[in-house]
Amino acid sequence: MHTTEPRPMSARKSDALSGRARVPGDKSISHRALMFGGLAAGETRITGLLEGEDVLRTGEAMKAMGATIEKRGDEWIAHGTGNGALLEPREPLDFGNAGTGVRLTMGLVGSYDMTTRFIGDASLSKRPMGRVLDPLKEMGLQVLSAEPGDRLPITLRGPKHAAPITYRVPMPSAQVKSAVLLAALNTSGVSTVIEPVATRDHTEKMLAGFGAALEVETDGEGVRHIRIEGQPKLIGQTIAVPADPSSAAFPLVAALIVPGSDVVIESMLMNPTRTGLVTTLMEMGADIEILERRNEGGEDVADLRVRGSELKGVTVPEDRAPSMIDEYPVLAVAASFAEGDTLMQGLEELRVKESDRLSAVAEGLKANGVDCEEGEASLRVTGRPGGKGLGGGTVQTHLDHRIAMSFLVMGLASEKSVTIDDQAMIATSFPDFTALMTRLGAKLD
Ligand SMILES: O=C(O)C1=C[C@@H](OP(=O)(O)O)[C@@H](O)[C@H](O)C1
Ligand SMILES: C=C(OP(=O)(O)O)C(=O)O
Repeated sequence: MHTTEPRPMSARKSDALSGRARVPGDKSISHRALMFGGLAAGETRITGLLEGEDVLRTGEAMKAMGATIEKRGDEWIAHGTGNGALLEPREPLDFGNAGTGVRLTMGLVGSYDMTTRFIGDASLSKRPMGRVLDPLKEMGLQVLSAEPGDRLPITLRGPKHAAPITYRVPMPSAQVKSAVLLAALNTSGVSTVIEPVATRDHTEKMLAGFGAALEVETDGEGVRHIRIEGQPKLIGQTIAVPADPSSAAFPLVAALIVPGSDVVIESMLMNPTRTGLVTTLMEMGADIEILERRNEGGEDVADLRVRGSELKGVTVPEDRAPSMIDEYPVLAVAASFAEGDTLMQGLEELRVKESDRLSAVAEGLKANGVDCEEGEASLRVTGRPGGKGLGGGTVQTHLDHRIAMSFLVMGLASEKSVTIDDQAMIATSFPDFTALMTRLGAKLD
């Protein structure tokens, strides 16, 4: 539980940003690296792990279930229990602010004949867990206790022998897809996840890398069928975690909206299931050069050179949402400095993140003089090139790291400063945000 006094922070209009920056490791890949390393037989060595609170809690959970995980120099070393051999945790597993951690771990333990209790902070305790419990119940899981609306705290009891399923994921969610695939690991037989709308594919790629028999087929309608054979032998791997595009989004948008900036973002993950923001910003006229595209540890990465740009408003295609789902708050900030209107649609999933991001963004924009219109699942932002008249407000972050960082970016190019009510949650995904941005020339205090 986050109980300390709130620590506000302000961002002031800054001179041109410059320099090179490497943002921390990808959060999605980091969670999975500790989870699969903690499960696989033998040793997993991880470099570039995101040492944010969300990911560290996943490590603690795996330790509570029998894995050994420790840091040696720059490397994290995991010795796993072996697939099928997780132990019943003695204490509740506390996932803090992390949706990915709790939902993937529910999948992982959902097919084990043991009792596990899950808890989290005030934000996580408001988020719906039924989306992962529904398929897991079809595999034999019992929900021993839950708060109304399938909210945390939740106690689960897995079956003696889980049954394989075929499950069509009803909303675009990599967390739901992954929970089913992870439950299938300890279930004999073949399970199939049908994914009508493609979402980030890290679970599929990494499980295959650890030795799972997993096949992905995309049919004529673009629907993905992921088949996984239960009870594979998983073997420890060496993993280099690329820089997180969802974190890179903050210095990237900052460099675009602060006139005269010239920043290089190094080794950013370019997996196409994650690059929707870069595509959208380029359509808005952003000066982004993609340099040295290369493959590192099975993922495409590149350096991005970003210069201050005059942006124009666009309509973002709805089907791009899964590839930039966590980047809408900072896109809305970019749109606030663009010529004309930017329309974002298909945003229903934003309502169930660390906060209701659609309303948190709209409120924050309005508090800082931006004209915007919030729909059920859409947002229209009318930009003010040069940030004329923008700023001067305080933003409620609602325990949401992305709201906090997005509005600090806004303050760097607004006429008046922008204040956020609390900076504490930034540490969940980007612990060195303030230091890195300050090095580039951002005025944060
Ligand atoms: O699988 C993952 O690592 C994630 C999936 C997304 O959530 P949903 O599956 O709820 O869309 C994303 O918002 C989250 O930050 C990370
Ligand atoms: C939605 C996010 O994370 P999670 O669901 O893991 O809390 C995020 O990091 O923006």
